[in-house]
Amino acid sequence: MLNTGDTIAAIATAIVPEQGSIGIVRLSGSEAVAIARCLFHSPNRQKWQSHRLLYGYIRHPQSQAIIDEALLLLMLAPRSFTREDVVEFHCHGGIMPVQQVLQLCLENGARLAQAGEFSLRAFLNGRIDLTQAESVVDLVGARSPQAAQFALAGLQGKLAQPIRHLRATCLDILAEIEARIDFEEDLPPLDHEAVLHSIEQVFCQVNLILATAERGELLRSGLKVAIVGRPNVGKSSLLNAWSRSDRAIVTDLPGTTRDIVESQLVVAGIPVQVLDTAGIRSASDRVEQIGVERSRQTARSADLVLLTVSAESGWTEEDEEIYLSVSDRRLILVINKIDLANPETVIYPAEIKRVVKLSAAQNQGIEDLEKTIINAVQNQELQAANLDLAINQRQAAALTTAKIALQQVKKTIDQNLPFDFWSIDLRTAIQSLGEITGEEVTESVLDRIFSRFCIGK
Ligand SMILES: Nc1nc2c(c(=O)[nH]1)N(C=O)[C@@H](CNc1ccc(C(=O)N[C@@H](CCC(=O)O)C(=O)O)cc1)CN2
Ligand SMILES: Nc1nc2c(ncn2[C@@H]2O[C@H](COP(=O)(O)OP(=O)(O)OP(=O)(O)O)[C@@H](O)[C@H]2O)c(=O)[nH]1
Ligand SMILES: [K+]
Ligand SMILES: [Mg+2]
Repeated sequence: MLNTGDTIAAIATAIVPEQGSIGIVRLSGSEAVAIARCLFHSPNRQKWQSHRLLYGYIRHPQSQAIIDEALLLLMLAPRSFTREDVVEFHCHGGIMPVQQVLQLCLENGARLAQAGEFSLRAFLNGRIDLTQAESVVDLVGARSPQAAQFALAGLQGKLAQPIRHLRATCLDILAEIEARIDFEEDLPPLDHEAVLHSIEQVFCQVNLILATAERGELLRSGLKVAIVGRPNVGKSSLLNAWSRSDRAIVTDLPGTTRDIVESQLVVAGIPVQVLDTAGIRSASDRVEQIGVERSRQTARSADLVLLTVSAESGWTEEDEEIYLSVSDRRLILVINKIDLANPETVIYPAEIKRVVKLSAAQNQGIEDLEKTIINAVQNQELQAANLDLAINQRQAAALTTAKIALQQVKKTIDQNLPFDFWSIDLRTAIQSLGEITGEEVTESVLDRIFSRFCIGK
């Protein structure tokens, strides 16, 4: 484990080519104030009070050369993000000021922070739990307002609260059972029905929360949607209409698109990567052949395939062939060019349940397409439950372990097995729920979680 006695330092703001106008260097630990005092000088002798901004200069301690004109924010323990003494230097943006200030901090007693080390300290010092720490990563990485909203909910403890509550319920039940194991004769008999009922309730709650994993995955990783079909059905026109751009070349020549054309959209809060592909046909042209192979690969790796056909030409043999090659995928049939012909005359395989009729050229039916996509990827049960949570894979794995253990407890109660059996599985459930919030967690799990952070977080 990292040495938590050190005072750590890092650049806390992004260093990007465009350069923000302010850059922050952050210190946390018992030496933070001493280091800051040796580097920072305020000309009008302001008091070093907690939660105040001081104005001044950062100087090299030996040469007294001015490194930057800056503001200094002091947050004394325990009223800080890490619950340690925290000092922030608010410098000019760009790489030079922050890099030089960081260097001075390192030369004067601080150690460079590891990725996530500020947040790790906030966790170890009890300011946030593991779900809140993970929400920080989600918030920083959010690619849609909805994703940010769910992350913020997590940061405010919306997941931690119910998980802690469920774990406490399990602990209460465990205490009842263990008391019977140790002093059965001295206690009134255990009400099996009541215990079973409580376990049942915890089990249902666990399942509900578990159902939000899919949404979490969608919000974090987004959705990869491939537009595939034979040449000239209007795939590139669809990409352009949908993304309100002329990203892809459209002509009346079959075989116009040769390579994958990508566009990033947000649909109902879900980041969507839309991929226009080369029209699939047996091509003689080498370049087109490679393009067609890429189309097939893209269809295989997408979360959702928009199989596009034309109302004008109807369902052709080529359409059938392409359909058979993607029929194992999650699929929506898009009947395009409804401005040219009645889409009802298109006869397609009856097992295709999701169909959208539109005209890419006339910008008609795009909203319908988005609604159908959301319905295809979102869990209906979850929408009904109205839970504003979006758990991640680690949390889902722990909840699944808890769910299986609770199922086992129900079974052992039903079968009237001895109390020892009940308590074994109940302990497993308690352990897994504790891993989610970090009440029970190993060092290697902590390493895995916090290494996903960026440096300075
Ligand atoms: N300049 C700056 N902006 C920032 C942060 C920061 O560290 N520095 N944050 C970093 O994430 C976020 C704000 N989150 C924060 C969360 C808690 C505390 C904090 O000091 N909490 C103490 C004291 C609260 C109080 O005074 O009432 C605590 O909870 O004990 C500070 C920032 C986003 N903006
Ligand atoms: N009337 C009408 N024409 C359309 C529509 N969508 C596309 N087109 C026309 O159909 C032709 C082919 O459109 P593209 O978008 O290039 O078709 P594609 O499927 O990308 O073709 P390839 O890249 O060659 O596979 C163009 O002339 C478009 O203007 C539509 O909804 N209605
Ligand atoms: K074309
Ligand atoms: Mg095209």
